Amino acid sequence: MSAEAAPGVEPAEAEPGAAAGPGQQQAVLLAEMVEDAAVWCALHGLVVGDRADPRSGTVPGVGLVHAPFSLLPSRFPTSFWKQACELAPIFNELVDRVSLDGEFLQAALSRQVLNYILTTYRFSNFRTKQVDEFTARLLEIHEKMMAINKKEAIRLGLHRSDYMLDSETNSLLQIELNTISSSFPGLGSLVSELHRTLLNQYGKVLGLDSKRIPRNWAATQFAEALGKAWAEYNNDSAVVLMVVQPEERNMYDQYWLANHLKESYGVTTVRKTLAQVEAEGQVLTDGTLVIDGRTVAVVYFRAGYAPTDYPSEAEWKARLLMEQSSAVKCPSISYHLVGTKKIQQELAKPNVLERFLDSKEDIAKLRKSFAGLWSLDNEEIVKSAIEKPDLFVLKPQREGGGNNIYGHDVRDTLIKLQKEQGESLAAYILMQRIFPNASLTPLVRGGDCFEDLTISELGIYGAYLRNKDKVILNNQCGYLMRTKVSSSNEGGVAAGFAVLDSVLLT
Ligand SMILES: Nc1ncnc2c1ncn2[C@@H]1O[C@H](COP(=O)(O)OP(=O)(O)O)[C@@H](O)[C@H]1O
Ligand SMILES: N[C@H](CCC(=O)N[C@@H](CS)C(=O)NCCC(=O)O)C(=O)O
Ligand SMILES: [Mg+2]
Repeated sequence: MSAEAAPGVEPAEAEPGAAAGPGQQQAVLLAEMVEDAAVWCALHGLVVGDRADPRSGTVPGVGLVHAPFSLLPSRFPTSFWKQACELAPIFNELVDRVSLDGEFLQAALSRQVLNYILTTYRFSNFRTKQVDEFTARLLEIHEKMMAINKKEAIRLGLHRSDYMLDSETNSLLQIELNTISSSFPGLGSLVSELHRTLLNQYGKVLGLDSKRIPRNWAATQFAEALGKAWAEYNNDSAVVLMVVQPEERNMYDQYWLANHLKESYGVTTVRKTLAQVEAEGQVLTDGTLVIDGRTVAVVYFRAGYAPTDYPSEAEWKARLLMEQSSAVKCPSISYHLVGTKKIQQELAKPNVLERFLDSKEDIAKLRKSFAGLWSLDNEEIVKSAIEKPDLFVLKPQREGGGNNIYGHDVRDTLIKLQKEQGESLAAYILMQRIFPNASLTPLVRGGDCFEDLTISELGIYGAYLRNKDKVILNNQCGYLMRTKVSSSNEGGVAAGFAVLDSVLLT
């Protein structure tokens, strides 16, 4: 499929009377598909706020544009698809087990806090202080909960485990496990439907079978988990509190969950920023979280995962207030910490998974998906990363995209960190760089289609709900395929490099 004639540019006029050449036929077909797809997005809510409109992140229904998407699904081998889906319930269980080991979390992450203290007083290097301070603040809340022996009887995890197919080793390798604000369950599900619709209409001429696109129930299954957690709280007048950022152009992905909650479970969702929770929320003596006079059964975080979410002490007070309450947190502070990259790296160490899981078979399946992960204490690895920086990714303890270090910057940063006598080394992890195969993909952004070399990242959603000893839900729930131009290290849909995609099983 060539993209010579992007929509809006009519294909060159054929000679009068001459049959349209194959190139023109393809261009006409492409323009038709792009138009049908863009209309489908508008009619089905596959939309995001348009950064061109200043109100698109605050006023619902204003300044919409179709979410960026690939015109056709990306091919993915069925064997690796099955492997990724099979891992979801095992990772769900692992998160819950690790979250209960407060000492493990404190020990693994406190190196970081210790370094923050050492670095701050010894080198007053504010950047290091900031890098460490965020994780240190989360750890402080976790420590306070341990001190009062806070137990979360009802535990809800809505995770997404991201993978890439490594062409060097022909294996499916985990990029990261997101345990907070796993975005795009709403829009990701819709892209699968968009592609099925397109292939139902154009599949014959393209030779592609729509039935090869797995059904994607991420939105309905995440809503089901939220609805069941609300039911476990057992207060019919209670609401779900969705903690959101003051400006949110991905609000429709979030509203899809609120919409399913209302339509399928009759549950009301209230959207508040951390600052609003601090100003309007309160915890009663019996632990009930109340906001706007409504009891909160479940707090669902779609903010609070990055330092920029905490511009003042008010936001930290809000986080602590909610953690202290009896509301179900998704995620709890413990679940949040389990999803940090430092813990990802710790869990990859020999014999660590054995502390948390019983089944040797499950442990082997998880381990098979681990890329190389090291702390910067490993001098041998640091040395090889300095020699061959392109084979590594250097990661700070950050979520939300745009924070990783690649290529020569890996070398420069490691040398700089070494010069600082290794104090802030604990704030980073080193990871084996994964090299997926690139393919030519038609991408549609702002109504225009352009073809580019891309690589893809498959996210598998998992939902876990437990009340004391009873596991109520432990499912793989749908998926997110993100496809980005292969020249972009980071990707990220919100960041504007990746588009939403789906999977065509081969
Ligand atoms: N080991 C890796 N090899 C290749 N690309 C990677 C690797 N780790 C991360 N990336 C790229 O960087 C992006 C962000 O990294 P990630 O660990 O997911 O951080 P974040 O929590 O910010 O999303 C990923 O979506 C992927 O495109
Ligand atoms: N705007 C917030 C975004 C929340 C967010 O960034 N979540 C991280 C995991 S922490 C994530 O899932 N990143 C993949 C999406 C991408 O590629 O852009 C929201 O939608 O609630
Ligand atoms: Mg990520």
